[in-house]
Amino acid sequence: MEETIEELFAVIEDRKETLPEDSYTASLFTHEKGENAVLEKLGEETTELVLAAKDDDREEIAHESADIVYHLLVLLAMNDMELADLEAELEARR
Ligand SMILES: N=c1c2ncn([C@@H]3O[C@H](COP(=O)(O)OP(=O)(O)OP(=O)(O)O)[C@@H](O)[C@H]3O)c2ncn1[C@@H]1O[C@H](COP(=O)(O)O)[C@@H](O)[C@H]1O
Repeated sequence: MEETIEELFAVIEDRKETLPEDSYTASLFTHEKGENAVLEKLGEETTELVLAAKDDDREEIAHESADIVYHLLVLLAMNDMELADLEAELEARR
C-alpha cells in the first residue's frame, strides 16, 4: 500500500513538472479554476463515498476511496507538500 501511494505521488509530481497534454493530472494543475477544481472533486467524491457507505456497497466504497486518495495527493502536490508532511502529522498522533 505504502509503495503504491509513493509511486502514485511520484507520477503526480512528474505530471506537475512535465504537464503532458493527454494527462488528466496535468489538466488539474492547469485548470482555469485552479485549486478549486480539485476541491470540487474532493467534495463530490466525499458525498459519493458517504452514499456508498450508507448502501453498504463495498466495491463502490473502495472506488470512491481511491478517487479521494488520488485527488488528495494532487492537492498536496499542488501546495508544494510532500508525503512526509502527511506522514509526520499521522506519526505525531500515535
Ligand atoms: N489514480 C488516478 C485517478 N483516480 C481518478 N482519476 C480521474 O479522476 C476523474 C474523476 O472524475 P469523476 O468523478 O468525474 O470520474 P468518473 O469516473 O466519471 O465518476 P465516478 O463515477 O468514478 O465518481 C476521472 O477522470 C478519473 O480518470 C484518476 N486519474 C489518474 N490517476 C492516476 O494518475 C496516473 C496518471 O494519470 P494521467 O495524469 O491521466 O496520465 C494514472 O496512471 C493513475 O495511476
